[in-house]
Amino acid sequence: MPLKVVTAGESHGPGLTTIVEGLPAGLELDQEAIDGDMARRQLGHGRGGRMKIEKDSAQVTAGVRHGRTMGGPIALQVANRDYKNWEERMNPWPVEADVPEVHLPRPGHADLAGVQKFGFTDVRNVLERASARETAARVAGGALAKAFLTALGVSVVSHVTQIGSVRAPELEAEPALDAFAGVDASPVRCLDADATKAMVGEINVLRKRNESIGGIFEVRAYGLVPGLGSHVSWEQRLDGVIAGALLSIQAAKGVGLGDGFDLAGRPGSEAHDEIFYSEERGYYRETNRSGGLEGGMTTGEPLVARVAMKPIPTLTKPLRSVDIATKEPAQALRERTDSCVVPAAGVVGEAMLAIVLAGAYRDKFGGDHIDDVRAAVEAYCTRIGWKPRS
Ligand SMILES: Cc1cc2nc3c(=O)[nH]c(=O)nc-3n(C[C@H](O)[C@H](O)[C@H](O)COP(=O)(O)O)c2cc1C
Ligand SMILES: C=C(O[C@@H]1CC(C(=O)O)=C[C@@H](OP(=O)(O)O)[C@H]1O)C(=O)O
Repeated sequence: MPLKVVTAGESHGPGLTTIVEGLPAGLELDQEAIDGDMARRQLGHGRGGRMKIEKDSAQVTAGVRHGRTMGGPIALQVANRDYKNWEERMNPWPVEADVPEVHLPRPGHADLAGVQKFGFTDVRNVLERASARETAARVAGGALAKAFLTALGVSVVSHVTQIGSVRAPELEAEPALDAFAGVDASPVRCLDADATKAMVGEINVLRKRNESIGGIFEVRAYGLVPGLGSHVSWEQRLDGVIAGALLSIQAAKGVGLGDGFDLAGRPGSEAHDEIFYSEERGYYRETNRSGGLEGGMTTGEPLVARVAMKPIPTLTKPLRSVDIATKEPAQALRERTDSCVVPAAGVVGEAMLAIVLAGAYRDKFGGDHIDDVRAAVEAYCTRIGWKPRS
């Protein structure tokens, strides 16, 4: 059974809930590791006032006993500290106060299509759920997927490669996992010190101009076995599943796997990864242009995905819009907002990739207890002569 992660909750409602279904029993979980990811998602230069209010923690309320999973659905709860400021506007039950409706849809947000689709007169009924506050719940679920992957020797990391017009230098041919150790110490989660400075400067300059800023993050997974996913049918192709999961992140607009869009302009001899074999290493590649995916399956090389994020839609100098009550021209809703969220989105990208990869391991190896899964992975590695890599 694949891993299922469902989230519920509105941005300014009482809180968020995540249900994770499909993890094996016996998996050790760690509150610090879960909350470590929750805190990492709140990082990054360019975030707005909301991050000063929230201090996210995901509390387990079902499916775990004495630090280990029991094989049933796991429930996690994340409180919205800001709810105390929104109790009248966001109360699940009717209130006496007259709560004004929002009528000014923001270009680039879910506002207009959402009210049209559901027949609402109040944009708030859309924006509350469309808000990327929901990514806190994804990261909570992703932390459990990461715990499962860690038990199988798989690590998922991310870093920022571009903010606005500033690009970090290309990474060396294939960086080792420990190259990412210090990335969270950078205010923009970038590996390069000079690029970091320039990125922070870019955010400051654009923010002063009432602009918002996009960029690119890269997410990587190390220690995968070859053969996750499948070439046999379209919905099992892991490249498609990964791209879909990453594109589902709010404001994500493009995904490149491996060398991605650059491959389109190269001759074939410079686009693929030649195959080698030695007794010591088994099959291996000297390049990783494919980003660890061929034919919809993992190759066992590091999995590399890049995600392009558009600039945030809410602008401090709003774009033109229409009042949906009067149909008169108006300025879009102007409210508290982030100006750049690429560093935070990288952590969400880790969660989404971890959820997909954990599901792929569940699909391929089954098992009721984590020891069953480990044994199945080991048996498979023995059959194909694969030596685990990090
Ligand atoms: C971590 C994170 C924080 C975000 N913060 C804001 C914000 O403060 N204001 C805003 O207008 N959009 C913000 N966004 C982007 C919107 O949620 C997103 O553009 C919107 O849901 C529309 O989705 P789409 O851009 O994928 O079409 C944020 C996105 C992420 C990933
Ligand atoms: C709350 C989070 O992100 C929010 C995502 C978001 C949006 O429109 O997507 C709008 C902002 O919310 P607010 O209107 O309360 O300032 C962000 O802060 C978060 O990441 O935890």
